[in-house]
Amino acid sequence: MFVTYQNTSHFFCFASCPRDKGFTTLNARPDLTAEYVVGIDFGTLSGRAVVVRVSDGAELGSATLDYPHGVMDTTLAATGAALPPEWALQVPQDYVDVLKSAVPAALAAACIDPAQVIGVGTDFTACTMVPTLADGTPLNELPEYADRPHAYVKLWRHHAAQPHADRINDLAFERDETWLPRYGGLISSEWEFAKGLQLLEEDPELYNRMEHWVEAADWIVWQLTGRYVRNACTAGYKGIFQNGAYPTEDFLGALNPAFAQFANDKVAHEIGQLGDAAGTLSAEAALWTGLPEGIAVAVGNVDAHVTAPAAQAVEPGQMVAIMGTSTCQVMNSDQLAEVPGMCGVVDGGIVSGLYGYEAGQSGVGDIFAWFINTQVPPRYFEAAEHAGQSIHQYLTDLAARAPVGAHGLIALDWHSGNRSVLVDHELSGLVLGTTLTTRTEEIYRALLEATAFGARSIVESFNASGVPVTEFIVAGGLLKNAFLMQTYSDILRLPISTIASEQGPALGAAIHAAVAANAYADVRAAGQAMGKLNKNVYTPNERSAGVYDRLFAEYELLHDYFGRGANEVMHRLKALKREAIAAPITGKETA
Ligand SMILES: Nc1ncnc2c1ncn2[C@@H]1O[C@H](COP(=O)(O)OP(=O)(O)O)[C@@H](O)[C@H]1O
Ligand SMILES: O=C(CO)[C@H](O)[C@H](O)COP(=O)(O)O
Repeated sequence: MFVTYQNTSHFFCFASCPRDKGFTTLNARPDLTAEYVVGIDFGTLSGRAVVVRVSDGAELGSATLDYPHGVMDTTLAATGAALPPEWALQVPQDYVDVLKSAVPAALAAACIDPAQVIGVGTDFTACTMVPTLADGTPLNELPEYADRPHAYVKLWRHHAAQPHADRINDLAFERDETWLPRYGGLISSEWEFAKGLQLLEEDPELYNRMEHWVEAADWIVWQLTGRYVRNACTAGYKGIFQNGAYPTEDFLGALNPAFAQFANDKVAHEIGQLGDAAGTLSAEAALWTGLPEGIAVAVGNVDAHVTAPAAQAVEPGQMVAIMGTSTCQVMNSDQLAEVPGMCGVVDGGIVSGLYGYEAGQSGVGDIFAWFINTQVPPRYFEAAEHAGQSIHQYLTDLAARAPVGAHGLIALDWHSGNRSVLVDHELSGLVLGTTLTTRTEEIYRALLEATAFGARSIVESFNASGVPVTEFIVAGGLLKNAFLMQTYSDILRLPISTIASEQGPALGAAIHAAVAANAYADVRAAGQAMGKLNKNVYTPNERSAGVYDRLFAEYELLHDYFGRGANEVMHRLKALKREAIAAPITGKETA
């Protein structure tokens, strides 16, 4: 279990601090009267805990745990059995391990007395779904189900339910379901209902044994408090809860008679509002975390939406892009509109009183990781190590040396499918223009640029739908790549502001903890006091932007050609892949 610490405080550390961990102490006495909150961000690859001062959002210490089982997208760890294409699973115990390791480590790094902590907030990737018994026990923890893939957590980027999403969308369009426009006209295979329908039809025994279909964002709060409370954010964006209702029994039964009661029996449950307390920290969770039993625990939230107040970006037109493994764009508006291909709009989905919009790109950092892990020759890793740089930064610096367009390449950022604006996870990646002299760093740059073109497609969809984007704010792990940020500014033709925190989502979770502990009246007020933003850090370079406009025009042609039905080759290739894997032809067959 690998935990990394970060002591960001300048406080004199008491004996409780692990000096043997190499923490330096500075002669600044801690504020013994200060109140603190803990924010815990459960990302795709790791969980991060941050200790935050309630009065001003100062981050005193943080710690990260990489999930021991990571993302299971090729084999099931418990058995070694191969998983079908487009699957992505996780092990829920990994999330509890974050509570047991990263939280105590963050408290130690912060050098505070845990008794000064008044609340804890969490955020999670979504839609990451946990099938549980009535008491919240995940089905994969039952010995009889440990070898069943459907017993495990389906991570947000589990895309094997696309056929189920297609059926939901076709029927909803045919029946003119009123909720469909709230999701840009298409429900994603990543969301609760497509995944639930897949579970029913591929493993009905598990489906029937399951009592609750729980967002991981709510499951972790359940572990902390002993109470199951659904959060209003995922209920709206991922659980098709609109105007106080889920899709009807009649609609669900038309998909599959056995699915008619899915919303009533497996999904519906008490819904808590963002910033409210879901409960208080249980005795067991207090032992795990080192936090005081009985402190407020905020209703769960999503890693993207929770970040808007942390960036002081909750006003209409401020689009916050949480850029990590994937990118989520979230933005408030006082207008309710249908934005084609958005992920959803929820009244109060980000902060109360405004319509919260979400869009997204399922693959961003994931695409760069795929390239690093499979396409980069060893000599680049050796050179990066020699230069004392990460491979990402080394490749970025190499790529940045060339003028815009010099690589002669264009790429489609669909290696993890397309969440917005096409909502189709049967699409796949593309790099066009390679020659025998194309270099590794040139392809890497084309992939960086492609994700920015994807973001521009989303911004232009909002602008064309009467929900204008006036400011673009970046949070998440990718903001550390300055060249990527400048590329986004040039391609979007917008200034890029950045959240002044390396742990934006965790800071957002901490803000919600402060509200849940009644330190602030609401999330807006807490965000104003505790959030942090660096305004207009990057501004468009006109010369680069002009060349990028020409590349974006090519991107749009490819986007529509491969994404809107002119050529279904990507769908055919995935179908062929599934057939080949299902009935492998080894070439040793007898005539
Ligand atoms: N300097 C970098 N440039 C580009 N991509 C990076 C860089 N550093 C990390 N990444 C990518 O960012 C992703 C991790 O993002 P992060 O926000 O830290 O995690 P999470 O998505 O779990 O919240 C990984 O996919 C990794 O490939
Ligand atoms: O869809 C989401 C939010 O609505 C997911 O949480 C997000 O796409 C995954 O998060 P990350 O890229 O930070 O791991």
